Amino acid sequence: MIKTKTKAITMSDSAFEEKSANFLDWFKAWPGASFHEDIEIRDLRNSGRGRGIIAKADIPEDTVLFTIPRAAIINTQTSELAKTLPAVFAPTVTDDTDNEADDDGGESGPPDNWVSLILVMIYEYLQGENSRWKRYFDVLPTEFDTLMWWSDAELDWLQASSIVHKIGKDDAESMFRARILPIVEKNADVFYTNGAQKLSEDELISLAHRIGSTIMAYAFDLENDDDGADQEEDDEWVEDREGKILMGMVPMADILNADAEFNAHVNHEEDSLTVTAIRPIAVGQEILNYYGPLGNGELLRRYGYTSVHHARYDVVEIPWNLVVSALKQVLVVDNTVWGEASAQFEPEDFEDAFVIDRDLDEPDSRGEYHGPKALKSLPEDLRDQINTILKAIRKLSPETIPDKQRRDEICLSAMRRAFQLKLAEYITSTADDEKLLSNDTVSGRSRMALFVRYGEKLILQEAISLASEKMNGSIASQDEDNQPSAKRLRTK
Ligand SMILES: C[S@@+](CC[C@H](N)C(=O)[O-])C[C@H]1O[C@@H](n2cnc3c(N)ncnc32)[C@H](O)[C@@H]1O
Repeated sequence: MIKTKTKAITMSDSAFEEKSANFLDWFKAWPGASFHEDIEIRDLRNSGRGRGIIAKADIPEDTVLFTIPRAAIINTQTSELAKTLPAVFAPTVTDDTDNEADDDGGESGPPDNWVSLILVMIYEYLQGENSRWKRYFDVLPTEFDTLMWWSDAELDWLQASSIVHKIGKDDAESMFRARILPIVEKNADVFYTNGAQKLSEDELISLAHRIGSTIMAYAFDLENDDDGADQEEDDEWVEDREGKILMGMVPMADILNADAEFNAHVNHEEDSLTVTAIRPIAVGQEILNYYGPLGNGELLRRYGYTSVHHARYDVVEIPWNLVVSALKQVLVVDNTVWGEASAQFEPEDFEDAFVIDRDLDEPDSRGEYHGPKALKSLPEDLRDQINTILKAIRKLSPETIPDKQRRDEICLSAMRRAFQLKLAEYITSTADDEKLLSNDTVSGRSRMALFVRYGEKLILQEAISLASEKMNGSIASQDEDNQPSAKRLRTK
């Protein structure tokens, strides 16, 4: 069982309960809001889950657990900020649509969804008691376990995991400096009202990081009820006509914790979002949402936790340069031939990295998944790229790769070698990690990192075994090819 408790519990139980109670009262007061009497917000800090929502009685399937009126959501449509500074938020056709932070720190154009929501959240936060969402801000976190907040020593526990290179803290900071700070500075009279103390640049950057992390772990993409085919031009819940989706903070829906086996679903309707039970929920069970088929590395990066159920979606990334090293080890070829073959391609002809995952089905409509956690195939795109270079080598040196059979063998052997090289980059073995996980000596962030790297090693081992099986199969079928056929035997 994976222990996920990490943060020291700094707020007293009574203060924590009081904030939850105030938040619930505030939520219920929104016109159109509902909260089922058989559920409650519970303090789950002892199991490292912050707040969560628990069933107080058995709940039948399809029960509406709570309703969030769209007016209670925080985004550019509901906050006064966009109305006060319309020029800042004016959309253009070149607006980004991916809901990911700009990582180039570019200054031009209107803010994308991500930047807009950070601005709105900074504005509402600085309004303090004057914000309609003050009771909501009171239950938002101020500390995070997402990778952005880990020290180098803590990140070292992830060993060779590629997730370490996807944290993007510096990119986020460049984006804050380019796109957030200038707007807040230029409109200080709007952001700092009612005697609010002006923040220094450093304070504003750290607030932007905090809010950015909150958005990453809490915000929702707000779909429209409509299927998008004939949306009205003036439909204010869809920001443009090309299916772009607005991001927003959805009070109460984001009190739900989540897992890869879950029991509730958030439905996006015209005037509200409703959360319903997608299967019967027994008294005492936690109501759980779903964040998608994410591996534990990505779950840790974005949400700051790991889960046994998410391990089936674990992934490993194999850099192409590692595959090239592996190819050079398995292919006995002169350096000149290698150099001439490589020179036929531009760097952009090749992918930089390849993902190994189990490609398993997502959970069904009841939030349950099925089938074993097993790797069924090796990455096709990796095989194609290796074959591209092998074909170039064959043209220059046919004796090295006499036929397709030999090329397949070399390809499999290079893949297997690359997986072995990747596995060797982790400084502990799978067995070491298994031992560490089976006792309680490692806890908190280190334990979550240990679980991520262990999951990646398991995939690599599965990939190595699969490549070996295929190599044996390929050798066996080659042997068959070399055997005289049954017909020939008979006629001899
Ligand atoms: C949308 S919030 C859910 C509410 C949150 N527990 C709170 O107290 O505000 C998402 C955050 O909750 C925590 N969380 C969600 N699901 C979890 C789980 N299955 N195990 C541990 N923590 C979880 C993570 O810290 C995540 O970043």
